[in-house]
Amino acid sequence: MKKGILLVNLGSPDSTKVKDVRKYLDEFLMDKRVIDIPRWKRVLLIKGIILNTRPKKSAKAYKKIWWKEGSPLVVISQRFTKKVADKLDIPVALGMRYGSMSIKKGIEELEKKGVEEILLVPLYPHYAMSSFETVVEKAKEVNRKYFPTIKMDVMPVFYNKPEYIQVMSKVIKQHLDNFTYDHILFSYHGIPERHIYKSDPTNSHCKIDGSCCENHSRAHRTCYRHQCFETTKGIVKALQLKEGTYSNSFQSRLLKDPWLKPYTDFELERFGKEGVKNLAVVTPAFVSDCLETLEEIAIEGEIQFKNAGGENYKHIPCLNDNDNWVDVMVKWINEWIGEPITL
Ligand SMILES: C=CC1=C(C)c2cc3[nH]c(cc4nc(cc5[nH]c(cc1n2)c(C)c5CCC(=O)O)C(CCC(=O)O)=C4C)c(C)c3C=C
Ligand SMILES: [Fe+2]
Ligand SMILES: [Fe+2]
Repeated sequence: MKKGILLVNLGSPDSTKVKDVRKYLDEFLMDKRVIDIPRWKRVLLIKGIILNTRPKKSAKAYKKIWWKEGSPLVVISQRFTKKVADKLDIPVALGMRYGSMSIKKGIEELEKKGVEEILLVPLYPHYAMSSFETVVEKAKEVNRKYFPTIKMDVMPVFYNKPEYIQVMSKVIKQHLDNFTYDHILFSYHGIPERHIYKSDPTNSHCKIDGSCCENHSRAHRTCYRHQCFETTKGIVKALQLKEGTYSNSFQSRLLKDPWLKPYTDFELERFGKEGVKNLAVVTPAFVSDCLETLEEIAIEGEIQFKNAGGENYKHIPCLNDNDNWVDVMVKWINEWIGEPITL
C-alpha cells in the first residue's frame, strides 16, 4: 500500500480582516469539542454574542504578529512540512483543523499522489478534546465520508517521548545561554476544568487536586493536565533545573468558567510583585509560534511582568522548523513506515 503523511495544525484566519477572523472563529468556536455545550446554547452564545465582539479584538491582536507571508502559525507549519517532506521518499501534506487549508484538501493532495494509507500527525504534544481529539475525529469523519478506501493511522501524543523532551530542552538551553534567569515559567494553553473531567475514562480519577496527576492511572492517557506536568518534569530533569526556579501555568482563557490554574497572566503579575527580576517563559503546548505565543506571551506577557516590577523578560520560541525537531519527526515517521501503529 502506498503510504503518505498528513500533518495537521490548528489553522488561522485567511487575513487580519475582521470578516476573515469572524469566519475562522465561527468554525473554531462552533466545534463541540471546543465549546462543549448543547448546540442551541452554542449557537446563541457564539453567533449571538461572541462573534459580535471577539473578531474585532482578535483581528487587532493578529495585526500585531502577522507576517508579510501570512499567519506565523501557517507559514511555520508550511516550512516544517517542506523540511520533513525533503527528508522522506513518500508524499507529505499539511492540513489545518480550522480555516481554508482544510484536512479534506490535505487528504485530496495525498490521494492525487496515489496514497492508500495515511499517517495522521496532529501537531500537538498533549491530548485535549479541544486539540488532538478534534483533529482525529474530524480526519476520521472526512476519511469515512470522502476517502473510504484510504486507511488511516494516528501518531499518538508525544508529550513525554524522549526525543521531544530532548529537542525542547536543547532549544531552551540555547536561548538561556545568554539570559540569566531567576525563574522559568512553563506556560501551557489552558482548557476549562470541565474538559479534564469529561476526558477521564474512569469518571473518578481526575480531581484537579495536588496529587491526582502524580498517581498512576489509565486516565492519564487523555489527561491534559497530567501530560503538561510530565513535559515539564522531563525538561526539568534533562536541564537539571533547581527546585524553586521553575513552575507551570495555563494561558489563553476564554469565557467565565474555571480553567486550569494557575493562570499565566496572574502568575506574571505575581512574579513581578514578588521580586522576580529575570523571567523566561517557555510554551511547550505549541509546536509552532502563533497568536497565543507571539502576542499573548511575547508582547502582552512582557508588559504585564514589567508593569508589576519585573526587569528582564524572555519568551523562548517554539520548536517551529528547527532542524533537530524536523529530524525527530522524520525518525517517528520512519518508525511508522517500518511498523504501522495499530490503535
Ligand atoms: C474554549 C475555547 C478554547 C479552547 C478550549 C482552546 C484550546 C486549545 N487551543 C490550542 C491552540 C491554539 N489556540 C489558538 C487560538 C485560539 N484559541 C481559542 C479558544 C480556545 N482554545 C481562540 C478563540 C483562539 C483564537 C484567537 C483568539 O481570539 O484568542 C492558537 C493560535 C491560532 C493562530 O492563528 O495563531 C493555537 C495554536 C490548544 C493546543 C488547545 C488545547 C489544549
Ligand atoms: Fe486555543
Ligand atoms: Fe490528574
